[in-house]
Amino acid sequence: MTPDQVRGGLWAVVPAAGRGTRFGGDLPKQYLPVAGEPLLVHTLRALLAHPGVQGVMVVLADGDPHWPRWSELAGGPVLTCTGGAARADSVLAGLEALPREVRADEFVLVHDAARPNLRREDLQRLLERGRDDPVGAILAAPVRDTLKRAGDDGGIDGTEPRERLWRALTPQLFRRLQLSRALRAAIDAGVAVTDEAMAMERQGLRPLLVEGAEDNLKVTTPADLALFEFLLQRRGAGNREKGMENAPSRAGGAP
Ligand SMILES: Nc1ccn([C@@H]2O[C@H](COP(=O)(O)OP(=O)(O)OP(=O)(O)O)[C@@H](O)[C@H]2O)c(=O)n1
Ligand SMILES: C[C@](O)(CO)[C@H](O)COP(=O)(O)O
Repeated sequence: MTPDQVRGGLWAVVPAAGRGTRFGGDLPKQYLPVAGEPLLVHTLRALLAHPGVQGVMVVLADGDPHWPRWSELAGGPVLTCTGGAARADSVLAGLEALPREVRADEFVLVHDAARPNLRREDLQRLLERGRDDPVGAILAAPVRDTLKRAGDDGGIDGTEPRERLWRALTPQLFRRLQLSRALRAAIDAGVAVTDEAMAMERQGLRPLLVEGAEDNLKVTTPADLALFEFLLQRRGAGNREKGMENAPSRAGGAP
């Protein structure tokens, strides 16, 4: 078994049912083209390029007309289901739609469709360390900037202590049934959880933080999309320098 192979493939749930309102425009941001292919395809390839990922459940918006055109490009086994009004609803729908053979106690990855620049070594590190944790784990990056709290007038109300503050990224890795129950509990309590770890924390659990690359960015605004385009071009140039001109221009490769 090569170092990169993790025993037993895991399934990933990819929430891709958002509208991209902060990005603007008519096309949901997960379908915006970068190097000729939608953001979502780059994200799926980054996941499926790792031998430890067995398949992906893509959670689509109800009536999504865009997916059928791209479904063959993902690079591995992909199923789809319909999401809900909030990200947590979509993730829960994806967990519940996974194939029956995915056992209740099996680990499942959850990764934003809007995070196309996942590095293979980060996913490997999450799988290795997260699967040894009794609760699960998330990729995250330590806060390195000074954090200010803004007043209504745009002035600074104060500085937040940044010691031990981390930015949650994705993928996040949890056991299928435990995460489903935690998400259901948060939804039923009317609590808007913004990531899977928050739902688990509400259950009194402490998921492990696994440091990931700062460039595992979430495409939220046009500036983020421009940054991903730059990163992709830089990776392509790097591959050409290494004489890997024919290497698949897959996201998720080494930088
Ligand atoms: N009801 C929702 C809302 C979001 N998402 C997904 O969750 C990920 C992270 O959400 P975000 O970046 O906020 O995407 P949007 O909700 O589309 O963005 P916005 O908040 O600007 O509308 C995205 O891949 C998005 O498609 C989802 O599957 N279902
Ligand atoms: C899950 C997440 O990417 C972790 O940082 C983030 O919470 C998603 O937030 P969004 O507002 O749904 O993009």
